[in-house]
Amino acid sequence: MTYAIFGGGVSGLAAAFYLKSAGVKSKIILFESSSHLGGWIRSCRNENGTLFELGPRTLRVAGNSGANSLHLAHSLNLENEIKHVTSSHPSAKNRMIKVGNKLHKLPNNFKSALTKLPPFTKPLAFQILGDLKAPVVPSNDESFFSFAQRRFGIEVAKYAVDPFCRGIFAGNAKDLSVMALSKSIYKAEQKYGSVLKGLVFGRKSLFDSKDLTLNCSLVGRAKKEKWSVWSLEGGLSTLVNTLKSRIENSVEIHTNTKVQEINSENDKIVIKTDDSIYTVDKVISCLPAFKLKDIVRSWNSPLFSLLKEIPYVSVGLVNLEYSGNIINEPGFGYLIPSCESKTVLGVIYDSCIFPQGNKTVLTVMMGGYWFKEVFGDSPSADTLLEIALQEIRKTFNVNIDPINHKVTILRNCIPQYTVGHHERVENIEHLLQGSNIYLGGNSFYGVGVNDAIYSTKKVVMSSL
Ligand SMILES: C=Cc1c2[nH]c(c1C)Cc1[nH]c(c(CCC(=O)O)c1C)Cc1[nH]c(c(C)c1CCC(=O)O)Cc1[nH]c(c(C)c1C=C)C2
Repeated sequence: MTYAIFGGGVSGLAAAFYLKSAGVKSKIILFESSSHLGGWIRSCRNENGTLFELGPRTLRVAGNSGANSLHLAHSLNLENEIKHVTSSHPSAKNRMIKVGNKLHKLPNNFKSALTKLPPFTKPLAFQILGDLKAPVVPSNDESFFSFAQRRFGIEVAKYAVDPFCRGIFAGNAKDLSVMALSKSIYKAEQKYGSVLKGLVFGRKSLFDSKDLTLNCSLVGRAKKEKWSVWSLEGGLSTLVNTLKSRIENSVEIHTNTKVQEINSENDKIVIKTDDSIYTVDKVISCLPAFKLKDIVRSWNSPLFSLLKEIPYVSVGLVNLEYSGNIINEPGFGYLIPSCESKTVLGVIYDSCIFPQGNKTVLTVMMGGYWFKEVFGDSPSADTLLEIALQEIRKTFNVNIDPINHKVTILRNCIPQYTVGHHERVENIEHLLQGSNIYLGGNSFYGVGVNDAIYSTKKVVMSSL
């Protein structure tokens, strides 16, 4: 028996690790088209020794997928490398939005939800109570923006849901599916006629039950100490490097090897790469949908068409290091609603989350859904840097330049779960039934690192 894994990002590496941990004795071959393992996770130190994350930087603790990543860190003996933030820390409590060049804290507790906080013209709790009166519109799916506008009013849609979608998907709330983003919110309306009633009366039926297989000392500690997010010494690259070191002796890893196409032949799957042909029994693909589609095109054209319908957006990312502190109000960072600026999505206060001496480390995130519209196809690094610097000068009212910076364009980095995503994924699953091809990664069941790892683990288990 031979397994092939497509993609050497965190999901592909985790797939190999989970196969090995499950005691699979089969040969495992992992194909990665670039020279780099770890996908979007890339941590680097600049010449001052300051850590810049060029992709994801923190992992949340909440939910089964959060517990699963901690469980993985525990299995990899990474406990001593963990750095964490508790829920009482300013970076866990303070999330801001920028409207009219002013930063506004989003309500984060009952009291602040009852207070009128700009840019909202009424206390958020009152706007949310509108949900109790809003009529149910039976629907298969709709955009998160129109759902929020219908149930909570335009301000919640504009100043909460729109930036929320930019802060997770770098996407447009008017395109993203409420059902894919929050199935429990969607189901609450359909079942209880109101999101609030659903959250009060339907907790058990609306939310996934706790995965008890994930209990371990680290998960217990994180719960007890009320961790909010965590990372590792050396950044999240430590996670992928450790995964790599745990599998490299028992998994054949082919970097710089692009899978061109697959075909089925007598219950086997034939894989064609640039220069070789491999015959395997099972494939776990952790590739983004837009890459997988080209591989399956001649094998299964309906699958090609469905995968093609999952769009991707690119993000311009600028890491900045300033000497001293330039932040007045510590927090996680701020998001900018799309009605204020299409160009800059938001700014992460990295050094508030994990301090790095007497420095301010920030990440400015730009483009996303609007990338092409505002930057064209290939903006220069100087253009992105200048926009990021202007953003910081204006927001923090400073006139100093950073002592270090790094500009990266993450091309097609985040899949967009647009309206109809759920049905699309069901149709994809249907087409793959009995094929011995399993889908992991972040194109289908959650875009974050936690979801990508947890959903990959579940498909690995179902493939055994
Ligand atoms: C400004 C753009 C972005 C910021 N982070 C991301 C983008 C595109 C990417 C991202 N952020 C989150 C996820 C999901 C991770 C997971 O669920 O494991 C992804 C892919 C988490 C997240 N970030 C924000 C929210 C509300 C969430 C949802 C989960 C949670 O509540 O923690 C807010 C947020 N993101 C960014 C900023 C500056 C910001 C808030 C101030 C940056």
